[in-house]
Amino acid sequence: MNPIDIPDTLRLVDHPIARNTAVATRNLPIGSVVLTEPVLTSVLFPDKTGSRCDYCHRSDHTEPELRIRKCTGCEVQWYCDEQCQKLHWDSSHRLVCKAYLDFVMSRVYLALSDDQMMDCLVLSQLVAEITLRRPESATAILTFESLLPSPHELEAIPVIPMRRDPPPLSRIAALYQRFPNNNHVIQIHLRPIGVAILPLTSRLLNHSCSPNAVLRYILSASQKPRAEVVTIREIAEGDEVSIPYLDPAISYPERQSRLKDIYGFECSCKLCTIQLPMNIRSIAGSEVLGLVNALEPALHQFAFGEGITADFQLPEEQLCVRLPEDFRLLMDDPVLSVLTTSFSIASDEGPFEMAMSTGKTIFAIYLCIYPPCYPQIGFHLLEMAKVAWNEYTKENKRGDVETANTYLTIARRILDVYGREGDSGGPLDEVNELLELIRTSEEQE
Ligand SMILES: C[S@@+](CC[C@H](N)C(=O)[O-])C[C@H]1O[C@@H](n2cnc3c(N)ncnc32)[C@H](O)[C@@H]1O
Repeated sequence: MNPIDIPDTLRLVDHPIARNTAVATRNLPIGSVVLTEPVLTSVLFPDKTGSRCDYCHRSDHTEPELRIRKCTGCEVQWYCDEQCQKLHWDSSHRLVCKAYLDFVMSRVYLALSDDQMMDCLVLSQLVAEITLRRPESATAILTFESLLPSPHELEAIPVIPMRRDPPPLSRIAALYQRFPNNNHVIQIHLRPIGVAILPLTSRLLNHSCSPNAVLRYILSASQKPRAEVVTIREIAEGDEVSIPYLDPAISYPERQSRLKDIYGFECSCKLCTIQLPMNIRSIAGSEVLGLVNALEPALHQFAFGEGITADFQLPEEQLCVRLPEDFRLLMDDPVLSVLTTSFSIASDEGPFEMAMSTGKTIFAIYLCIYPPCYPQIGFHLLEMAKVAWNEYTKENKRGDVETANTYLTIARRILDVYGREGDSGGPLDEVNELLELIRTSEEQE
């Protein structure tokens, strides 16, 4: 019996290294949802405790009407209402509630690394789900068990003592062996909030640093978080659908080393093929701003031609494909992190001109690395628009509101493809609200 419930947009074909790969069964327009899947199991990172619901993961920051309350049994888990508490209780929590608090205070748990602690809570919840054998999870559990194991043997970690006999230790170890190369970090509005097990997504989708699809998470009342795979380019029938397992903006050597170490393969995607012969050399963080200053005007000319206007045409593919040799150093590791730190400081403290020119250079580098509708580009343009709008509210200069409008219009084109994600108040909503604010302020003038 084939336990995998493959959506009709995809079919599995053999792959010489990756076992299988999923290809499109028909032409998929940009912005299509090719797969949707509720998490089998998900656990919030510790810093989200008490501000997000442990079942649906909605937040009291974005939805202030939520009253997140502690489970009076374990005093560790938090819920936004009785319905979420009941659903979590029925799906897994009733097996671990009693022992939860003692376990997370125990020496054996506290001796684990932060990553192992997370793994231990995710594994405990998964084992509880499996022990309860609820019919709605049966296919997802079978699919999870069919996933490729990590290329490295993992040391065993403990699980929370259960009220009913859990599976034998050898089975628990085999489940855990699938964690590193299959589990996903849940990102809401680009911020990591927890770890999810998505068996179908993991079974179907391989990695590419030049992906044609990305994951987004939708959080809704009384439901497990749901992942959706959205296309960010048009995909032709028969083409592989791939997602990024890690950020394509990480430098080539670092990406390769993480992919090898965690997933056990060498990536030969389009971006890696372009970057391989570039021989990106490591430059010191202190050299970055000097280098950027020297290259900035030519880089802006290369990426934006005559300039950035609201009808700016996004390139058809990432500009790396035709990157002049001079700019290769800008693909190096410390460059983006130095620039994003400098952008964020200048955005908060000024000077405004520095924030905008650094932001523009980050935009140019993103266009070199990311596929044109990659959400990260849209999120960045929204941040630039907010800086320009803040400057306008202080200085009342016409140019600033036009700049804000330009970046928002391009951001909207990109984020419309990615769509709404998370709970409420995400970047696409922010873009639309700010555009509306600009429109009304212009009408009033
Ligand atoms: C989440 S699974 C992907 C689904 C997998 N192809 C399967 O048949 O179950 C991750 C594993 O797939 C393989 N894989 C994913 N992307 C790959 C790629 N671009 N090249 C080679 N192997 C890849 C690696 O073995 C990796 O550990």
